[in-house]
Parts: sequence; C-alpha cells; structure tokens
Amino acid sequence: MTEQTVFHLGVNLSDLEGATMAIIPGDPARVEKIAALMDSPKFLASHREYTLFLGKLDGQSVVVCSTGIGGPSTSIAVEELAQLGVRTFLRVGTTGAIQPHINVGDIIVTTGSVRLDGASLHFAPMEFPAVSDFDVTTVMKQAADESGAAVHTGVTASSDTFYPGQERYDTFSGRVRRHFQGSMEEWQAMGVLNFEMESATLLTMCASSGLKAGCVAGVIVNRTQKEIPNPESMAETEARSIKVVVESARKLLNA
Ligand SMILES: O=P(O)(O)O[C@H]1O[C@H](CO)[C@@H](O)[C@H]1O
Ligand SMILES: O=c1cc[nH]c(=O)[nH]1
Repeated sequence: MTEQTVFHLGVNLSDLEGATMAIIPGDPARVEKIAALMDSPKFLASHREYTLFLGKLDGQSVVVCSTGIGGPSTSIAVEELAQLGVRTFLRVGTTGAIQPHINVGDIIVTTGSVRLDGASLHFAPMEFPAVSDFDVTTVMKQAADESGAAVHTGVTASSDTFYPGQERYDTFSGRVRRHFQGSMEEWQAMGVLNFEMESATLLTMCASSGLKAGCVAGVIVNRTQKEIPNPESMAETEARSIKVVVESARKLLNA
C-alpha cells in the first residue's frame, strides 16, 4: 500500500481513511448521489473520468469512485483502489435488458458475464470465468429484493462497444460487423439477461486477483422494445439501483 498519490485517481492511502470497500458506478455524476446516502460524504478528487467521494456507513469508510465507460478505465480504477487497500468492489450501473419479460425499472444482479471485452484478457485467459463473488451477489440480491423492485439474477453480456458489440443498427452507418450480426438473438437464446460494458473486466480481474466484486444494474431500456430510454424513468431507475448498492455495502460491512 502506498502513501503516494496513485497515478490516475489523485488520492492516497490516508484519503481513503481505511476503506476496504468501493462502490463503483460508471458515470462520474452518480458518485455524489451515492455518497449523499452515506454519513459524512466528502469530495476527494476528480480527474478524467474518475470522481471520488468518501462516506461512512455505520461508522466504516466506503469510497465511491466512477470508472468511466468500459473495461480499460475500469481496470485502472480497480487497480489503483486495490493499491490503496480496497478489496471489495460493488459496481452499480445502467443496463439494456434483452429478455422480453424484463421491464424498465427492474434490477439485474449479475452472476457472471460474457466476456465481450478486451481488457479482461490482460488479467486471465478466456477460459477463466467472469464470475461474481458469491457473498457479494447474495447480498445484492437480498438488498434488491428488499427494495421492492422486480429483480433478475443471471448472466450479463459485457461488451467493449455500445453500438456494434450490443448489435445496435441505429448508428450513422447502420453497419454491424458480421461477427456481431445475430448475436443479440443468440445471447437471448442462451438466457443472457442484459448488456452493459464493465462487468466482464471487473469480474475477471477481481476473481483472478483475490478481490471480491459484484454488479447490480437498473434497467433503463428493453432492447426487444426500443433503443432509446425515457429520461424520467431513467432517473428513477438510477435512484433505485443506488439505494440497492448502498444497502448492499451496509449489509456486507455488517456481515
Ligand atoms: O451507467 P453505467 O455505469 O455507465 O453503465 C452503462 O452505461 C454506459 C453506456 O451508456 C456503460 O458504462 C454501461 O455499462
Ligand atoms: O443498452 C444499454 C443501456 C445501458 N448501457 C449499456 O451498455 N447498454
């Protein structure tokens, strides 16, 4: 562990006040909203896509740090937080469901991810599973159930790209590589629940490095119905998933 300021996050060991748990949303704007649900929220730093706050839950420090979008920036956040003593990572994100029975506003708890990323290969070969930590997942499921939302647990497809990798044709070119054409239908047939962009890297990196990680996400769009989310329901869903992740952190700290 280092008293030096780490390379990208702009914080050092003392700043984290002994935190061993991090809540990691993709969006920097979500960080303060998460910290606001904790005691004594405190701004730590903001560089590039990384905004950090520290808060207390039942007297214990928890750091909140955005990862930005995608695996490479997520791997940097996780690495540098781990250098500073963090051992448990709770991702909270937004997601697009791909199963028709999943509704906007529902919560998805990822048990494992399809590795449609590149960064996870820098930590473990493709044969290694992008699997969530069992204890973290169990607690996330409990907290999500208690929130009153409809909750789905299962496999997430985690892609480096938002457009071709998630088979979106509503682009300027309308072009999706042959490799990904029909991929959404194939994931659906395999029972995959949703698309997002960080869990493959996060879960592979943590599972192969002695770190614990889990991923909870609020459904902001259902790809079997439409492509663009509604901003109002999106804010509501974000607020719900934030409450679930903070409650998950509290439960894990008190376990
Ligand atoms: O809302 P966040 O946490 O950023 O998560 C999802 O939203 C982004 C894409 O819009 C990707 O980061 C995806 O994983
Ligand atoms: O469809 C979606 C929605 C949010 N995030 C994603 O990566 N995909």
